[in-house]
Amino acid sequence: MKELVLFTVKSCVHTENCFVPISEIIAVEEREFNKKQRNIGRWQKMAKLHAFTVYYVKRARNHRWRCSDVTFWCVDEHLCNQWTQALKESLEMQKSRPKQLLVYINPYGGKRQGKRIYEQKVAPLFNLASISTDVVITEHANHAKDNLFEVNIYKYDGVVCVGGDGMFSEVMHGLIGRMQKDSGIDQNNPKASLVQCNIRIGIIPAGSTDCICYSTVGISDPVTSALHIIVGDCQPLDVSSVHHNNTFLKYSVSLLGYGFYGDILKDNSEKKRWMGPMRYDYSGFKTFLSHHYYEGTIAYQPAKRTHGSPRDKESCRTGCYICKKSEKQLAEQTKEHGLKHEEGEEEWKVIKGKFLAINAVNMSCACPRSPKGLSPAAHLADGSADLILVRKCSRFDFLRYLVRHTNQDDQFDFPFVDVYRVKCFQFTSKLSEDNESNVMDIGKKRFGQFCRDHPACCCNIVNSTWNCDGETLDSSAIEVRVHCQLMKLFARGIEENCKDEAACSQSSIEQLL
Ligand SMILES: CCCCCCCCCCCCC/C=C/[C@@H](O)[C@H](COP(=O)(O)O)NC(=O)CCCCC
Ligand SMILES: Nc1ncnc2c1ncn2[C@@H]1O[C@H](COP(=O)(O)OP(=O)(O)O)[C@@H](O)[C@H]1O
Ligand SMILES: [Ca+2]
Repeated sequence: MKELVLFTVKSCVHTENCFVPISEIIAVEEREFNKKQRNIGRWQKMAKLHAFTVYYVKRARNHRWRCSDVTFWCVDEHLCNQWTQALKESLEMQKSRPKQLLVYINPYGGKRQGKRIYEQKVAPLFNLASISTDVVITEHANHAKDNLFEVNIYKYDGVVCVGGDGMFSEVMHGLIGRMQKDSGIDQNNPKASLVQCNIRIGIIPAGSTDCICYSTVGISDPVTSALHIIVGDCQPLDVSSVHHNNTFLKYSVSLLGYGFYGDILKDNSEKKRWMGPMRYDYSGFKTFLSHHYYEGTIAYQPAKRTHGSPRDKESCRTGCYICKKSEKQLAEQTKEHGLKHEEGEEEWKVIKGKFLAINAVNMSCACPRSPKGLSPAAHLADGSADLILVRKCSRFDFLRYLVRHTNQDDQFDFPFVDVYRVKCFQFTSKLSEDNESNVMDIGKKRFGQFCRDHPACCCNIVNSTWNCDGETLDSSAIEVRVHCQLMKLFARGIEENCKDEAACSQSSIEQLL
């Protein structure tokens, strides 16, 4: 226990060596204890002391947050009560903090640790912060999504999912779907302006990739995520809608990948789930060796209104000004047009080719496997996606491209890689183009798995599959549109790195004074 001199500066409590903004206090608890003092070899009971403990967020290395505490004591009961009261009132005034949460736990995600992680690491923190919870342990896929259409979601300040990107995707589909249903919006209309979902989602990472958590917080760590939920952080997020022939397929927030990442997922049947997160490495290696490429056509509209480019050296960070500008534009647009869809005048660009991978990402897709992600400069909330086209190249070149996801070299600096910042795109595979124009006969479609003209060329006549945040799509021909800031997370984006604790405290002091 630390003995501390206490005084307030604006809205912060000053301890011996750091400032704690009220917004980062987790809880304040009264304490009572008798202080004993050693006196000539004997323990002597002294006056009754009054104390209170402040639990607060402490920043550790690599964007980790931890719950730390400091206890203040004094002999004056009245003074002590005054302090506790004042701090509790200040916490009450933090209106963005959740009081009631709906929690879904996938017990089978990742290493099957979801339930344990929640009970041991998260629930005690929610209790400490006086957050009440309704907890649902899912019993089957789509349990959470279906449940969100039935429960009274409006009584909750947020929904928490304990699991991976697939589990997050389920909860997101439930919430966005519910909002559209309640507002009478038809999700099958690819041009519909969707209603924003203001009920925030919190992600407690317990999955295999946990890219959404990592890209929005900077680390996949359950305690850090729980603390971001407790302090009531809010991070808007772009969401892409995916349609085929005026039929809604799915929403995507992280990776929408055809070719390499689609094939990894296709190989990754539920039968391999026993391997846990390793199943992706195994399938990744197999898919890399198979080196299939796919022919198709991409048409896209560049994102002209967003500032920034996928080749920027700066990444999206807490308080990102590019995302803030998009937020302002979105507000102005909504004021002018209401929910009416504003048809863009930008021209469509068309690219035909043979691709090893087509990746569309709404965020960097940073994850422990690739700490800078698939598109390091992508923005969480700018209303655009980065479309990455990896054309046919040698296995060695593709390996060089993949390796650059793990080091500081630029993965877009290859003649066979192109990247565009887009607001919508369409993809049609050569196979479906041929089918539509009746060029291909039925027998070839069913049995001609590989290119008959060039058996050794790895050209794959069958389609790949789209990997949509870890789920497969039923169609290869898709129409994708980015919806700027359609939903919100309990996060704040990745904070600028604090080299050490002293520097973190110093920057807090500078901000507050
Ligand atoms: C020679 C070493 C090369 C290593 C290259 C690694 C590049 C990794 C980039 C990963 C991007 C991940 C994008 C996120 C995808 C997730 O939505 C999806 C589902 O996650 P979850 O529900 O948690 O299982 N994960 C994947 O599709 C796995 C991709 C893994 C590829 C190795
Ligand atoms: N109780 C359950 N049993 C089986 N599948 C489930 C259950 N709960 C959720 N799921 C599904 O499991 C899929 C993967 O979950 P996720 O938590 O993302 O783990 P991982 O990251 O290991 O893939 C999700 O698409 C989700 O729909
Ligand atoms: Ca974006």
